Amino acid sequence: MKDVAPDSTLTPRLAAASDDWAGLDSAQWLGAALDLVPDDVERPWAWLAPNGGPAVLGWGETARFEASGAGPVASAWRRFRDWARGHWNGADDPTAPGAQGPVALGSFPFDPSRNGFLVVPRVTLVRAAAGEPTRLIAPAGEPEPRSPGRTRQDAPRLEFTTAPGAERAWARAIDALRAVLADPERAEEKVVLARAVDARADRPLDQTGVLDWLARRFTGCWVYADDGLVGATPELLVDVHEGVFRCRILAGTRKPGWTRELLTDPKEQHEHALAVASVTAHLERAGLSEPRLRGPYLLELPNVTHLATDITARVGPGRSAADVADVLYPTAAICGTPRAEAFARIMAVEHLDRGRFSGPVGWMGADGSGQWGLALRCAQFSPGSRRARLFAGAGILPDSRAELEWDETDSKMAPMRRALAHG
Ligand SMILES: C=C(O[C@@H]1C=C(C(=O)O)C=C[C@H]1O)C(=O)O
Repeated sequence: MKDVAPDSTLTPRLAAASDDWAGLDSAQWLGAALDLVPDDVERPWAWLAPNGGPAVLGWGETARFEASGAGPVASAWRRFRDWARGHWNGADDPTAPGAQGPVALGSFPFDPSRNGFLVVPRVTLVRAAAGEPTRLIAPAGEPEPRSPGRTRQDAPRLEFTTAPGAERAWARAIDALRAVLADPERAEEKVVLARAVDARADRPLDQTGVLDWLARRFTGCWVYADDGLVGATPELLVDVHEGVFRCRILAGTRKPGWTRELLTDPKEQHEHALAVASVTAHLERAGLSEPRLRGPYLLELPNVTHLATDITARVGPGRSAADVADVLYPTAAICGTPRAEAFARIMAVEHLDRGRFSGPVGWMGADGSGQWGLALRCAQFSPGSRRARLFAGAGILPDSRAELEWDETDSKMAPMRRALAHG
């Protein structure tokens, strides 16, 4: 039996600002909601989908469901769903399809032997879509959150460091990978290699400022914050809503200005095709039928342009977003091809603890709907938020060049470097 705090039953109500916020776009909604985060909250919970999609902001913690090993997202979700049945004061059964019940946010490590989690915040503001009301989900009697009247701090002084010898280690790892990838006796076709940059600030960074900045500039991305992992990812692993599945697969990257090559360069095309195949190969097992593919097309972000393919499909009965995420993860966009061999190769050559970087990050409803992105373009804040680790990776193929892949990872980290200055 889980030990349940007396106030852990959640009651939904309309947020006081609901009418005022209905017409706001996603970034405006988040900006307004962030104004209500109490001053002593260091680690807000957030999920913001583009184009007026679901928006969630929370703080505190009412319940936490951890899981590792096989099927971790669904394992945590089932426990959340069962918990929700007994801790929901709303009118409807929160687990019925389409119910607007409690929301849990979470993220899972790249290495499935390590624990990930879903957390039900103590206080959650949630808007299902632009134009819809904003609900406040909180223990009964929780006072309406009010703006703490935050005083903007001076910009932090930031220092960024890369581990000594990191660039040489990167080149060596890519040489080793290229030898493996070119060897016809080996199965590996693509392996994604990642690296980190560390930031140190002269005062604690404010994650709400980082979120606000990301949401305003990366309007096509999914913005998230989960226990100190904060980012804006352009890659959607799973969206399950009313029986429809959606995802966005990325692979193949250029800086703005060099993007035409993406559509013609055989290396980029092949890299992208492998990422798409790593998803389509598992659709049936994930209970998804009648897939429709759109792509590859150019997805232009302020810092980089990607080759992108969107897939929609019909979701089989009884399949939650968590079930689908577990089957589709890890895709070749962040791991490689074939999956198991690429994962083992990453463990052998990367020499980096990815933590939750490149893992699934998102939210679940107790009814099984939810959205999961890949935790890219992010920083992991240290306890106290004076330090943050930035991560980025790149797909390596036999003809990859170490210096170009290094530059690519620099470009992928550039937004987070700027975002931290607003923390
Ligand atoms: C691994 C990252 O990005 C992934 C790798 C890409 C590539 O190699 O071209 C492109 C988009 C993402 O799927 C990252 O942002 O860190």
